[in-house]
Amino acid sequence: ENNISRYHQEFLEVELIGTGQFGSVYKCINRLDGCTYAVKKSTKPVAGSVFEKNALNEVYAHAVLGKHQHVVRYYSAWAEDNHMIIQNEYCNGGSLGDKIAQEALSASELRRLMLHVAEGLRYIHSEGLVHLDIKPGNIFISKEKRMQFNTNYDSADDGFEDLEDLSNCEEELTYKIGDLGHVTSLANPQVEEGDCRYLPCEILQEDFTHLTKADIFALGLTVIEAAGSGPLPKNGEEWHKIRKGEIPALKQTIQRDMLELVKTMIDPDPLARPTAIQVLQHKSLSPTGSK
Ligand SMILES: Cn1cc(CCO)c2c3c(c(-c4ccccc4Cl)cc21)C(=O)NC3=O
Repeated sequence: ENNISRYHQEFLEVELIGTGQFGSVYKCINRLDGCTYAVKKSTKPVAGSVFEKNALNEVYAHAVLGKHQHVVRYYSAWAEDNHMIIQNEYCNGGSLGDKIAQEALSASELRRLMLHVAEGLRYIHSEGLVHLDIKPGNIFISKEKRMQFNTNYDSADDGFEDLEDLSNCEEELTYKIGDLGHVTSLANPQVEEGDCRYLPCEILQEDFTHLTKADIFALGLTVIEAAGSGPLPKNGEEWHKIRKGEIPALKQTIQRDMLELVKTMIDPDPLARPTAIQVLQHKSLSPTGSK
């Protein structure tokens, strides 16, 4: 059999960027196109197991969810020497989980987060799919530096200084939904519960009649955590208080209209929660309505 590893043939492994029960993720450079990718290696699931179904789910979901600026892009997947390997777009800004472990997002960053992820969910839901594991650790950040070249060229320097001086460079952050391992179809849902910290009650009670609203609920709690609620509870009194619609104390004072929106997103009744389109139309996200 072909015992040369496609992984080592096609990629230069730069560094390990994540490990978990899911496997290990490496930052890699493709030797052919010179681009950087995130490559996840996981032990090949036993044929017929739920792990294999999940692994295939992830690849099918990526294949359906082609190119969208708020969904991490998929390039290839293959099996080799008892491993499953998936090659995805590399997001160079870390995960939202990493970012909020440092500090809460500002009001304008919270709006950008809500907009980008709601846009990604609108796309996923429009394709008849649901994510079912929306949380800070599965939202990745891409930072591209946009240079504003100053027109008043200062002849004194040779033009290289302003390239080093990135102060005139505004950081454009893009939030992208990643880890499609729990994605399932609305038509024929095979629900694998996501992280219980972001799970709404109805899913726990195996009511799968409004699955898109489970993603909306998880996005609401993700924004709450990004606003500095601190780590969310996995169970117990605090967990139940949130499922009754109570918002925990936040470090970042978020605007009243954003708070209102988040309150509806974590409503105990899935029908009371907005759709992704209604989130995008909310006054707290329109450029003018942020008073
Ligand atoms: C732990 N970790 C860190 C990163 C880099 C963030 O700056 C990362 C990425 C991915 C993934 C990933 C998640 C789930 C499935 C497959 C992959 Cl490659 C995991 C990642 C992914 O698909 N794209 C990433 O950038």
